[in-house]
Amino acid sequence: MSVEVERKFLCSADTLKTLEEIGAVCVGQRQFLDQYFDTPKFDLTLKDMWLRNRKGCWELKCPTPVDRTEETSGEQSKAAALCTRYKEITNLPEIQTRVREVVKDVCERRETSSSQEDEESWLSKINLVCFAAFTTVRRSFTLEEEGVQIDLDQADFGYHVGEIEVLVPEGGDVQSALEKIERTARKLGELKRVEGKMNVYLKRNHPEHYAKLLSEHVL
Ligand SMILES: Cc1ncc(C[n+]2csc(CCOP(=O)(O)OP(=O)(O)OP(=O)(O)O)c2C)c(N)n1
Repeated sequence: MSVEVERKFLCSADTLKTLEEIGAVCVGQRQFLDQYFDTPKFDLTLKDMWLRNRKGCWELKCPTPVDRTEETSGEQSKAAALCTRYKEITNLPEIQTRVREVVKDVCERRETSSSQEDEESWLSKINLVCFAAFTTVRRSFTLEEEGVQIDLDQADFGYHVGEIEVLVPEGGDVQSALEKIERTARKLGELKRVEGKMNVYLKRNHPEHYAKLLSEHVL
């Protein structure tokens, strides 16, 4: 399990040039479809848990506690507030356990005892349905001196966003990741906070749920 520390930024016409100027190296372009799942009542996302299938692989992003002692100055805490950090779980049995913990009432009603379950059966037993699906074209860059990855994403619903990202192994140094991201953002001349793809997707496709996530301070 690792923790993804990430800061999103607005891509402009100059972003590619700036990336080149600061020495970022393009490491490729790929395209993927993300399908996000939740119960019809959105039990997972209301707990800030994001279950998705990307290219046949399951991933669950869960909140991870923020250790405020990591931040020793006001500047550091401002920089940290611009970043998100989520635990990334990719092991399917562990994902299933975590998801069941949240939606256990639903599970108890629907589940039958079966040790071998295929993909559709675990989803339908826990009453999970796809609430968002979109394709992203992603160009990825690395900035070796900082050890960060920079992704430029173009979603098929007409939204562009950049991300500066560091994957921290569990128990690793989150503060150092925040500092690397902050330095990279400064090099990019990028200090503003922007919305992620999911925020924009939900606003357009599930406005009531989006409003609820805002009012519950999930987004
Ligand atoms: C700015 C911001 N972004 C996401 C969230 C929560 N959230 C909403 S959807 C969501 C899941 C998707 O996360 P994100 O990193 O935005 O997607 P993507 O860049 O495609 O995944 P990657 O390839 O990096 O793994 C999260 C964590 C938040 N609270 N604030």
